[in-house]
Parts: sequence; C-alpha cells; structure tokens
Amino acid sequence: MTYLLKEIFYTLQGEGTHAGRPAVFCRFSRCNLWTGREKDRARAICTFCDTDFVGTDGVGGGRFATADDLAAAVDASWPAAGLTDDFTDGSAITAESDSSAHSHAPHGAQRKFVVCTGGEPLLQLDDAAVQALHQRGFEVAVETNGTRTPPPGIDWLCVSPKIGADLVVSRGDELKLVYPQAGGDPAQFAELDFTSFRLQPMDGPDVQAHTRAAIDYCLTHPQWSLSMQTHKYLGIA
Ligand SMILES: C[S@@+](CC[C@H](N)C(=O)[O-])C[C@H]1O[C@@H](n2cnc3c(N)ncnc32)[C@H](O)[C@@H]1O
Ligand SMILES: Nc1nc2[nH]cc(C(=O)O)c2c(=O)[nH]1
Ligand code: SF4
Ligand SMILES: [Mg+2]
Repeated sequence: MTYLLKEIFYTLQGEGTHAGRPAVFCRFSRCNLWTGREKDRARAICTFCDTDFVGTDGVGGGRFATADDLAAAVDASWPAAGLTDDFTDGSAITAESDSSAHSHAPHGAQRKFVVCTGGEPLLQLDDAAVQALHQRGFEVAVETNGTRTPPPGIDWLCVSPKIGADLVVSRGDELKLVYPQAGGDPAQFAELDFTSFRLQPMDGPDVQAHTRAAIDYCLTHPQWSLSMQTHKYLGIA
C-alpha cells in the first residue's frame, strides 16, 4: 500500500479536546467529498473546507511505500531526545512520581501524539499504518468525516459529520460538528455514542456570526461545548 501525504508537520493540536497538545499532523491527500479544486467547490458535497489537501507537495509530504516508511517520517517530525523519548512507553513515569509528593505523572509524560487528518484520512489509513505508528510509540488520533469505517486500534477518534454525506461512524471519542451547516441541526447527532459533543464555528467571511451562533447554541444546549480553531488565532500551522 502506497500512502499519499500532502504534508507532515509538528505543531499544537488547535481544535477540540486536545487543543494545545503538541502533535505531529499527518495530512493525507484526497477526499471523497470534494476534489480540492476551487472550480469544483460549489458542486461538492462538502463546500466549506478550509484545507489544501491536493497532491503531495507540502512540507514533509510525499509518497510512502510502506506503513513503516510513513511511521518513520512521522517519528522524524517529533522532537528528538529529552524527556519525550524516556516517557514513550510510560516506564519512566513510576520512578519519577514515586519521588514526588503527588501521584500524578510528571510533566513530559504524555505519549508521542500523531493526528491523522487530510483530506479524508480513512481513504488511506489502514490497520498496518496504525500498528506502525503504535510500534514507534505514538498515540494515534484521527480526524474524519465519518463516511468510512475506521481500522481498529485508533486511540482518539474525532468525527465531523457533513450534511449530505452518509455517516457510517456512530461512535467515537469526539463528535465535532462544523456549525452552522444548512440542514444540520445538532440535535440529529446528539444521541450518537460519543464522549464529547462540540460545535466548531464555520470559518469563512461570516466566522464572527457563526461563532456567536455556536456560543448561543452551547449555552442553551449544554451537552455541547465550543471548539475553537485556536491555531488560526495563534498564527501557527
Ligand atoms: C480539513 S478536515 C480533514 C478531516 C476530515 N476530512 C473531516 O472533515 O473531518 C479537519 C477538520 O476541519 C474542519 N473544518 C473544515 N473546514 C472548516 C471550516 N471552514 N470551518 C471550521 N472547521 C472546518 C472539519 O470539519 C474537520 O473537523
Ligand atoms: N494546529 C492545527 N490543529 C488542527 N486540528 C485539526 C486540523 C486539521 O486540519 O485537521 C488542524 C490543523 O490544520 N492545524
Ligand atoms: S470532508 Fe474534510 S477534507 Fe473533505 S472537503 Fe470536507 S472538511 Fe475538507
Ligand atoms: Mg486544518
């Protein structure tokens, strides 16, 4: 299996529950809901995408012939040495916390973290790729439109349904609905089997009005929390 990646880069997760957490972003090329070309946007199933996922020409992008080649490239983007390596398997946590007054893990004890996104990552991310990333000590998160069944073993599954596309994934960790979407009442997703329900204001010319609308919806429907795209305000990738 050859994997096509638009880009691979290290930054902070900007959105959702893990916002602020350092992560390698693995952006897969291609999507099943839009070609990625502006001339096709108006007739796409998903018309509001904020991302360039066409081709393999981004930072760290390319064609990876095997799952381990892909995992090696992701690993190469994680900062070298220091505490991060010591704590990848959790073995160093016990000794450190024994000498501490508190029982929680010390700073730096988080596992290495990769966010597989795109484009639509589940067109390409398979069992072998998830296993290869695990073998290199990564916790694996996925951002998906929920139209494809995920491979086993994903550690954090974030599903962002698109109105007009068939949702086949009805359970996961985070349901992150871009809001507002025409015909997309959040109530239609509120009974699905997710731990966290979030509204993410639709970016674009009306982002301020969308943010206000999302805030109002969360305040009146407290099952839902706001997800801001913080990287766009922080000026990071
Ligand atoms: C670019 S998508 C890639 C992953 C997958 N295809 C998906 O749609 O979930 C990553 C995240 O950005 C969100 N997103 C895309 N365009 C957006 C926009 N204009 N405003 C807010 N969120 C957006 C998506 O809903 C998804 O949660
Ligand atoms: N910093 C940062 N956080 C993100 N969370 C989800 C992203 C995505 O494009 O899937 C994204 C992204 O592109 N950058
Ligand atoms: S499904 Fe995701 S990647 Fe595809 S066009 Fe929509 S937001 Fe972009
Ligand atoms: Mg993005």
